[in-house]
Amino acid sequence: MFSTCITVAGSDCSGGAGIQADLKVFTAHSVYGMSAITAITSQNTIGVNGVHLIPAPFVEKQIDACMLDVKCDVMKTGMLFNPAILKVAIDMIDRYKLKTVVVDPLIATRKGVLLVLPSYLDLFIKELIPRAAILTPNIAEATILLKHMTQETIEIHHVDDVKILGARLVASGCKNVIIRCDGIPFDTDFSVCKDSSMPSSWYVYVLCTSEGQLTVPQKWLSTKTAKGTSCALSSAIAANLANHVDLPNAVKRSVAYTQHALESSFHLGRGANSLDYSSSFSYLPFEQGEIVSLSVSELQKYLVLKYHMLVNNAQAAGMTAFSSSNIAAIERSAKIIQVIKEENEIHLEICKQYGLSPEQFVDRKPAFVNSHAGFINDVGQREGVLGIQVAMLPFPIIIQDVFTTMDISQPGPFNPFIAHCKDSVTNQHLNSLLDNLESEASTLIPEKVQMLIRILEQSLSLEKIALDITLDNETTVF
Ligand SMILES: Nc1ncnc2c1ncn2[C@@H]1O[C@H](COP(=O)(O)OP(=O)(O)OP(=O)(O)O)[C@@H](O)[C@H]1O
Ligand SMILES: Cc1ncc(CO)c(N)n1
Repeated sequence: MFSTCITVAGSDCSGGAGIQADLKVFTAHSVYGMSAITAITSQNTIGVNGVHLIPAPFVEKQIDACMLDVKCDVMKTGMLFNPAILKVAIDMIDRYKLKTVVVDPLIATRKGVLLVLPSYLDLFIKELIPRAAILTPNIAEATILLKHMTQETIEIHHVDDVKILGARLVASGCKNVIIRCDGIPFDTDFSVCKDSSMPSSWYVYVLCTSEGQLTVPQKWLSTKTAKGTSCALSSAIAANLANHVDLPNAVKRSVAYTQHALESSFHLGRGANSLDYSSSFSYLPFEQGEIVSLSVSELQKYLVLKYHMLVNNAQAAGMTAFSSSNIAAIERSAKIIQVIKEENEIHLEICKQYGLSPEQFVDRKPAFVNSHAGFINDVGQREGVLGIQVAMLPFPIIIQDVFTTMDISQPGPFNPFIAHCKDSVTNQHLNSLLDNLESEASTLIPEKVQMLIRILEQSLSLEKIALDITLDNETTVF
């Protein structure tokens, strides 16, 4: 059930960067974190004052120990220090057939001072880059890499120059790159800011893939200089990919996480700020403010998906009844099944109004429905009927929040659907779920509440996927 990541990086005893930061980021994303330490450093918020390298064979031994025991979804690499350790990381990717590797280059400082030997850079470019799903350089590192690969230098005057730099890296063999424009504030027209004290300037990330470039601007936080933002970004991308988020969304969420961690960073030591790595606990697993408009055929597709999701919920509730040891618990499952049955009758009625007869879809499940069934059954087995109720919450909440305020006095193709959403049975459905949760809430221990929140988050993400499938022209349900 749990996603897993391994970080191959250096240790920062003061907890601000390196292995310690990576593990905090994994945990903040509910990902089980493992590590292979490449070097022990002595550092704090002021600076680094000692490095003790781990011999390459012992780095290999750590990775072997993890991989031979626990499955690993994603590897993230940080400071690899020398060619011998870099070679181990490359060999391990091949030995364990790791498909998703996130590489934070850590080859140069922000000012462009090279931190590694030229032979390291050669091996890095020839062997690690082709194995990386995504590279997360700052602008100095991206510039050095391009220069080493193609002899080209691109001066940065505008964000379009960063896009060209990224596109050239992709054309030279990087699958995907996200460039962090450290130390370069951009103006509102995305030219480089002449005056960095301007209050409205932007900190910019540019994602470059074979399909194009995406600028992700963030508010410039001039007063916040913190250590570990590169570790935060790359580990968050690794964790999101481990959690099956697609690459563009993994990047957008990780940028939001890093920005939030920096905004709420605090002054623990005497030097740089310390990031608030726990900041993911208070951000939503999707972007806010998205507006979705459906056509009638898309609504039909959505109704079919929702029908099967309702059936899945009822089946999962039946499974919890089967594994309950007392009549009261079985009765709770039965009540949920009854609520779903009533909801389903109305749902089929709506389907009919949109020209869908049950014969067309009850025996034909879109592939997504099986993933949803796996999720809801797993929730039922682990967290019982309470877990299922939490997983069922997003849909009626969306319905109540979005549709109940809509005006249906004028004729329109969506009126039957909106009327259904405004229907008292739908509201009863939500209220009975909320009442049940409310009555059990006081008996729950904090760990259980945490688990239920995670289920709610996963269920919200699945609702979003159902909507994405609905809007995707390539997938059909019939
Ligand atoms: N929104 C932002 N506004 C202004 N500065 C930012 C913003 N986001 C990140 N930064 C700054 O960019 C710098 C990142 O620099 P750099 O690439 O050297 O990484 P780092 O934070 O030192 O990470 P690490 O210590 O993990 O290498 C940090 O000082 C950070 O405060
Ligand atoms: C061990 C380690 N890795 C990465 C960085 C970059 O922040 C650091 N300071 N220390």
